[in-house]
Amino acid sequence: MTRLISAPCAGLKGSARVPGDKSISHRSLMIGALALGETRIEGLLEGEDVLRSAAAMRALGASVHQDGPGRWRVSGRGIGGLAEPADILDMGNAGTGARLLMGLVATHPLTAFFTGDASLRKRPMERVALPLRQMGAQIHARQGGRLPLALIGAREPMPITYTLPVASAQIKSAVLLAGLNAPGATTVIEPEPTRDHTELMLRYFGVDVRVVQTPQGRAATVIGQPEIEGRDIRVPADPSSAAFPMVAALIRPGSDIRLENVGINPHRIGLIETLVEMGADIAFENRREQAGEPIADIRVRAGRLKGVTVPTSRAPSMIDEYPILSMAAAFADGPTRMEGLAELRVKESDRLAAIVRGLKACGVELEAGDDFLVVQGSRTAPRGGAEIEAELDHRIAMSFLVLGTATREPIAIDDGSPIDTSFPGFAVLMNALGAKIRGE
Ligand SMILES: O=C(O)C1=C[C@@H](OP(=O)(O)O)[C@@H](O)[C@H](O)C1
Ligand SMILES: C=C(OP(=O)(O)O)C(=O)O
Repeated sequence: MTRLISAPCAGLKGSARVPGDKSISHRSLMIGALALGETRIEGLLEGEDVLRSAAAMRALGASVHQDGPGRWRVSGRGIGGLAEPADILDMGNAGTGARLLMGLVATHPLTAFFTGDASLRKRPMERVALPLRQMGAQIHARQGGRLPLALIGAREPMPITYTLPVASAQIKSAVLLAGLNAPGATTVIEPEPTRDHTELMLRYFGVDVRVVQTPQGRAATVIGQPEIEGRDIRVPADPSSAAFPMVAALIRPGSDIRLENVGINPHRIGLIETLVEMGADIAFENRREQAGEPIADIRVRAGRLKGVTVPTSRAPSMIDEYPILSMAAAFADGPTRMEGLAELRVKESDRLAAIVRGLKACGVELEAGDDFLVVQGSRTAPRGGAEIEAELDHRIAMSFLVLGTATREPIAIDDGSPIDTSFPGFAVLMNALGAKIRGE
């Protein structure tokens, strides 16, 4: 356990590069392990979640090497060529790692066992098991579809067409990755479009991926059993990590920062859209493209924010950003209403409950229901001065540390160690910009 304390600071200044995108990092290791020949990755997130995926791909027979900081090499086995892992795959805290990997192995003729940490073992896996069974896999999980689970991959995989019951890029990706080793067309229809990194990366590796709009929603199809070859990948900085210094700069008067090389995939920037609606001064500079993904440098300057309503339809493009948006909302003029938050309850913690408990303890007024939250902002900075339980949830931990940069009294979190799952070096980077975060 590492207790961390964030104290009020002066304005944030300077430039920073946050670590690589977590979603793209998981996918580059997994898809690299299916490609023949070498995939060289630059800018890989070396957070614990992604390191679990690296270890799992090794256990499945790929060769995975670190050449230097963020520089990795994967030599793949070809689609259909994964080997049976000799031991349990422990995916740690990583929902993305666990669910995408279940998809990957579901259409390989092997048996694999999955587990995770205390947080991941509470999270629902049936949402992925259901379509994978339709493709021929057998999956036996604990009650409620929880880890640990055993997965016996299909000997004769079947392609399917599957409509997502909830907006989830992890379910979509699990099915599409399973579809890679099924003969013919596997299609996922999503009523609300979610992040499309799997589709973009598969296409970048030369897989035939077709995306069309249908009356039921966006349909993504992969044509299975292609032969794919290794590619070079440069992973952009993670917009979900950039969100933390971004909001700190907005709420701390006098701030002016630049975040470099950030991914601005339209399916990931719902937070930025919302902050701009709230009146934030955020500008994209030097827009460019890397390995099929749009990126930019982002300049952020402090200023007054006003409360807005965030519609349910925006949730998929900012699903991990509600905790940090809630902190920004505490500094806005008037209420900010967020709708369609049911999925927050099945993340690393029940994030809706954690936001409510923590903000109340910091003196912020709010109202919450099953799937909505209204944060009452105020012109005067909230009191702060609370001890927050992070509940093995990196985004809850980082959000309250950002809040503590601008409250009247410091904010402490009981355990900052989960931050390393997605944002190693968080406190060092924030402090280099001017924050005052220290460990105890
Ligand atoms: O596909 C991905 O990389 C992710 C999808 C989202 O999860 P859901 O699919 O559960 O919404 C998100 O919360 C997670 O951090 C990363
Ligand atoms: C929900 C998250 O991750 P995962 O589902 O991969 O654990 C997250 O990073 O906020």
